[in-house]
Amino acid sequence: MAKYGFIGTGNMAQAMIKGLLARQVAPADIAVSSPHTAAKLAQEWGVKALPAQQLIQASDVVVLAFLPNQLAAVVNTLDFGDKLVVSVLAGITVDQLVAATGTTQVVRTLPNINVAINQGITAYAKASLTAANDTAFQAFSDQLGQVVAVPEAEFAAFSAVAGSGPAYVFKFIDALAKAGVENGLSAELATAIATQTVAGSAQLLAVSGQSAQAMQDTVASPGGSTRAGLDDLAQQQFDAVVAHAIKATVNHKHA
Ligand SMILES: NC(=O)C1=CN([C@@H]2O[C@H](COP(=O)(O)OP(=O)(O)OC[C@H]3O[C@@H](n4cnc5c(N)ncnc54)[C@H](O)[C@@H]3O)[C@@H](O)[C@H]2O)C=CC1
Ligand SMILES: O=C(O)[C@@H]1CCC=N1
Repeated sequence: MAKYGFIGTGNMAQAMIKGLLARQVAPADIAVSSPHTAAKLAQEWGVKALPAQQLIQASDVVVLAFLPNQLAAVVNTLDFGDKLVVSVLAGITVDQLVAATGTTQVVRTLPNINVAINQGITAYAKASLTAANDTAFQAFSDQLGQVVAVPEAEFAAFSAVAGSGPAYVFKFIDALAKAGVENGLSAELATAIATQTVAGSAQLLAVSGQSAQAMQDTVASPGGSTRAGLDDLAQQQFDAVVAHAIKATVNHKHA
């Protein structure tokens, strides 16, 4: 069984660790390193808390999961040897990773929070990996959901749609639920039905073989209430509002 090490133990690292544990990776095969939460995670999840250099020695795959602007400060004194280094740092290129870590055995990835339930979608771009590290990366990333090779020039757009996307979906669910409450539903019921409606709709769309646009017409009965709502969304420039937010996300400079 491969051994995984996480440097940085925030939301993304914890989501990835949950995904690995759900795929029956043993807690003892996962090591974590961070200034504040590593010991707590070790206590609660049974993973091992180690200083970063010891973590590298103990791991086959080392995941960099701290904030992008911490890269130089965190890896400065570390020797990665020929270990596979997987970065989730948004906006940090393969060249920057190679320069900072001193190894070519790096993969730039951009996962999303849904890796926690093995339903993520992760983009990757890599330097030239050894065959063993290539296999190790595939085995690691396949456990977390779908994995797609993406040109580095497209990472910012991928990050906005897939990486930030769950936040925007949660925002939509929240707005849908609040609107339900305004129209007489209890908060609990409104949240439950908004959540299940989005989950079911995404699953139905994925298996339907139809476009998201065409699927709208399967809901909107001729002359019915859904058409009235869709027309109102169009009048309120819903697509333009979403496009504007995605542009703000893409244009954000990380480090
Ligand atoms: N949260 C998300 O959905 C996604 C996050 N990412 C990337 O994941 C990375 C982490 O982001 P989040 O988990 O959201 O942030 P976070 O704020 O939850 O976690 C950041 C973590 O950095 C760690 N850290 C701080 N100083 C450190 C040090 N000196 N040594 C080691 N670790 C240190 C801490 O464990 C802290 O919890 C970022 O680079 C971000 O771009 C990428 C895709 C999606
Ligand atoms: O908010 C961020 O910067 C990261 C990148 C994509 C999702 N979270």
